[in-house]
Amino acid sequence: MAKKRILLKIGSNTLTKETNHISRGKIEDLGVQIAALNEEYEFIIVSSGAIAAAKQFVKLDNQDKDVFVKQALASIGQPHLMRIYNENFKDLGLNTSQCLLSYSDFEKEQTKKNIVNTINVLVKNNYIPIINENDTVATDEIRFGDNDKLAALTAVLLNVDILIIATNTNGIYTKESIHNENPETIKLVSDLKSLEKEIGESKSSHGTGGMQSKIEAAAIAKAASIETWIVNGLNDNFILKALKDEIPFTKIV
Ligand SMILES: Nc1ncnc2c1ncn2[C@@H]1O[C@H](COP(=O)(O)OP(=O)(O)O)[C@@H](O)[C@H]1O
Ligand SMILES: N[C@@H](CCC(=O)OP(=O)(O)O)C(=O)O
Repeated sequence: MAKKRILLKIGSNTLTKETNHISRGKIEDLGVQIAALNEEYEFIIVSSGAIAAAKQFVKLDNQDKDVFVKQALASIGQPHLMRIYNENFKDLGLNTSQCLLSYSDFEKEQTKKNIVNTINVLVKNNYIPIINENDTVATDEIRFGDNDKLAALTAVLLNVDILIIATNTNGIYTKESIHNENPETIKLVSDLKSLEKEIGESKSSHGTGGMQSKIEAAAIAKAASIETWIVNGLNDNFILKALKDEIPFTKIV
């Protein structure tokens, strides 16, 4: 039977477990789950974390709020990020590869074909593509996006079965439940307009796009009949548990 495809988007917040360091434990947690699901699912990862990785090792002589400083940090941190993935995944028998993409790559037929061809060869040969924005040439995601839109565009291009966006909440909560300080997850939804009404302005410590960018990503996926799952990536085994419906998360169909 053909394997199902999962596109997993993981942000800096989850990867650092809300600290200032990339968490080897979280990367190992991802690897353990991918290895456990290897017979049934193939994985493509969209991972942020390049800037967070750089900040672990260097301090540049500039204000890091400037976009071009963030770009430089991403350039320094990306190879470290990949090294950490590599080291942890190798021990679990998983191979990794790096793909750097930007929105404009999704606008031209030839570059789209190139992406699909490359990634299909990688996946077929049991290499897990780890995608990030090419931050030297593009600034969309470091400015606004959380890599959520890049993940959705990639999910559609690669015709995945499920887009999983890992974040730091148990999916999307109702506005009222947040207000009452007793967050309640909206478990299943297909009307994105009604969902938008539940979204607040707040963002996590490393976050840029908030829940809004995840809903926009879900809209892109939905238009291609791909389900989006918004899952709490801070939990150990969050993919396995979501697949078994053992944790609360939001499924957008
Ligand atoms: N209705 C909602 N339910 C859950 N979280 C929400 C909601 N509205 C806004 N948020 C905020 O969105 C944040 C997640 O987005 P973001 O900070 O960009 O995280 P990430 O780095 O995982 O992409 C949550 O931590 C929360 O502060
Ligand atoms: N591409 C950059 C940042 C992208 C971004 O802002 O994403 P996120 O960490 O999900 O809020 C990086 O890898 O650090």
